[in-house]
Amino acid sequence: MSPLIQLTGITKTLKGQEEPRQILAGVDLTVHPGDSVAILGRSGSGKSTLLSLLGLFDRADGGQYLLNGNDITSLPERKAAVLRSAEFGFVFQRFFLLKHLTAAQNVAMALVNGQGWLPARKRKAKVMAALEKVGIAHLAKNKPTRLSGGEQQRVAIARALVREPKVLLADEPTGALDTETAELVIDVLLSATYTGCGLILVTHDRQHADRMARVMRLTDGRLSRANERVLT
Ligand SMILES: Nc1ncnc2c1ncn2[C@@H]1O[C@H](COP(=O)(O)OP(=O)(O)OP(=O)(O)O)[C@@H](O)[C@H]1O
Repeated sequence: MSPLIQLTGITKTLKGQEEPRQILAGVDLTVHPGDSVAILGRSGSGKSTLLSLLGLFDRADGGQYLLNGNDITSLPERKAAVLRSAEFGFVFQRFFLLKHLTAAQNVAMALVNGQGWLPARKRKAKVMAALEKVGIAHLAKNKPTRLSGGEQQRVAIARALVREPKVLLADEPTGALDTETAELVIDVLLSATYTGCGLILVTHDRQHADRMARVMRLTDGRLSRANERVLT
């Protein structure tokens, strides 16, 4: 069976106002269905750049990107957009919920955008199943202002999961949460892997990273296995 994701020798140079800078200098990464991978790295090391290449928001300059064995390295934007909404779920540090909509309506938005209009009953069932998955079905009718930070992030995760993505990309999803709530959010993200979703988590938190099946570190534009944590 082909891996879900296979990156080989991915390079990326960003041209800012200063000299062009090579951010990724030959990244290799393989992710299988149900896999969970943490990506650590100092600030500015290129973690978000890598995540945006994985999510097809941007393209590599070199190397190869296979998704389910298909070469998508240089996919044109229109096809990339289709793939992005069909195969990927995204979770960010900020929740990006629409304030005037309820939790359920926020989750339903992902279905409307991605798949056109599903029949109302089917849509509702999918939304409620996603909210149940993240443990907040009882808050379906609440608007974000009546939800805690952790609950809002769980709505955002339900929104990412409702289209049943094959890959979940999470960029510092616990960055705005207290320790206990953050643990809960990590639980919810990991539970998506039990049904075969691949999870890639960018984090600064070593404890959260250690809960993933694999911990990688991005250094000098390359990914390598992170050293074992030194317990003090
Ligand atoms: N559009 C851009 N043009 C030029 N340089 C950029 C651009 N976007 C990001 N950079 C630079 O590329 C480097 C990598 O940025 P990136 O956001 O991927 O790092 P990061 O590891 O996610 O950092 P952090 O942990 O602080 O979020 C940084 O030095 C950043 O300033």
